[in-house]
Amino acid sequence: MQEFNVTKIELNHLLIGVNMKRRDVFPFTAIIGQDMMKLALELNVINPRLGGVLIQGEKGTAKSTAVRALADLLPPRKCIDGCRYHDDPNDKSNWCDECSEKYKDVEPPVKLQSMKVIELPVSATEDRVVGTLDIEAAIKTGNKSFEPGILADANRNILYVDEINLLDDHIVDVLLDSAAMGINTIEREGISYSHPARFSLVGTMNPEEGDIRPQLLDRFALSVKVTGEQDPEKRAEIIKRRLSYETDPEEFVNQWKDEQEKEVSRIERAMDLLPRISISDDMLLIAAKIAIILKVDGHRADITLIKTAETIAALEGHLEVSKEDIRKASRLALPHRMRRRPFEEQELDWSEVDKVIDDEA
Ligand SMILES: Nc1ncnc2c1ncn2[C@@H]1O[C@H](COP(=O)(O)OP(=O)(O)OP(=O)(O)O)[C@@H](O)[C@H]1O
Repeated sequence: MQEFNVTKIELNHLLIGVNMKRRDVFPFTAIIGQDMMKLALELNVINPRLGGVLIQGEKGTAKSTAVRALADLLPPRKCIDGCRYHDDPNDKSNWCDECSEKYKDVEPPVKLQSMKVIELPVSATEDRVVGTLDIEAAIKTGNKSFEPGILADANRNILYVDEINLLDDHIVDVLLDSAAMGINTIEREGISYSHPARFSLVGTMNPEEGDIRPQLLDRFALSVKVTGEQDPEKRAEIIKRRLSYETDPEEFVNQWKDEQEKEVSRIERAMDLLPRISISDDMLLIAAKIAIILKVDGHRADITLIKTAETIAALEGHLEVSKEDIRKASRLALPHRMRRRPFEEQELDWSEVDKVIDDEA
């Protein structure tokens, strides 16, 4: 990136400016506390294959503020120029049909584009989500004419659903299918069209407003519960920062520029480090034992626990996963994976988990 001779934040703003006009958003680093929520969001940026995060909590606890603020920390990445799904030039096996055809014998043109937070409104129609096929054009010309939807925008980005527990069942099904396959397939009157749709799903919800479907809950790699700050000093600081932001957003964002830049660098360093993180067999055994004592369903929990611990190690800047990484990862990857009886609000007994972590050699 050095050759551009601009800071990462400036570059991000430059790139965002090209793609869409954005108002100044409340800076991620100005959010007080809520460390687990912020960590879970950053882990999904560092490791887009982690599998998303569900943030649950009472009203007004900075859930949506944090997700929207994440947009300013998202690093630029290489995309095929002109591709509607921002295909990765280095990941040929996941290219869309158009790029696979167009660039089968020539190198694709490459551009840098910032990752984005794509919002899926809870009221979105299925057509808006999956896109639309022009059946008439297909019949007349034999060519498939496809108008991309939200899932096209979401490819290689973060897909954010506020009030995800209120999403219509058929939209939930569409999301589950795409999340499982990494592909969005549209079928209308015997004509079908597919495009890549790999995204990190971020959902926020207030459990007082209704439950989330268990199949959807299970799709999230991580889950976090947030509650309002109880320390009066911190609460007062939240008011102060919000008022200061509302008085002059541009000035407030400017004041937090250095902090934001540091965070972007931390994320980028972690992304560089992630492929080099190693994990010992002892740590794998700890993960397996935790899964057994917690009686989780299947093996997804242990695998996610390890992926999360690896990503935490990268963020912490060490090359080998430690017990502390596993401990922190367990708080994010396990709470929503306990086997529950209906109507049972079960709290995890962390002492059991910690015993497994600490007893291991
Ligand atoms: N920890 C915090 N640090 C900074 N600002 C905060 C914090 N908690 C809440 N706020 C402020 O409180 C307001 C409400 O936050 P936000 O809109 O993100 O709530 P929410 O959790 O998404 O809930 P809702 O679903 O009601 O919108 C925002 O103005 C936000 O800036």
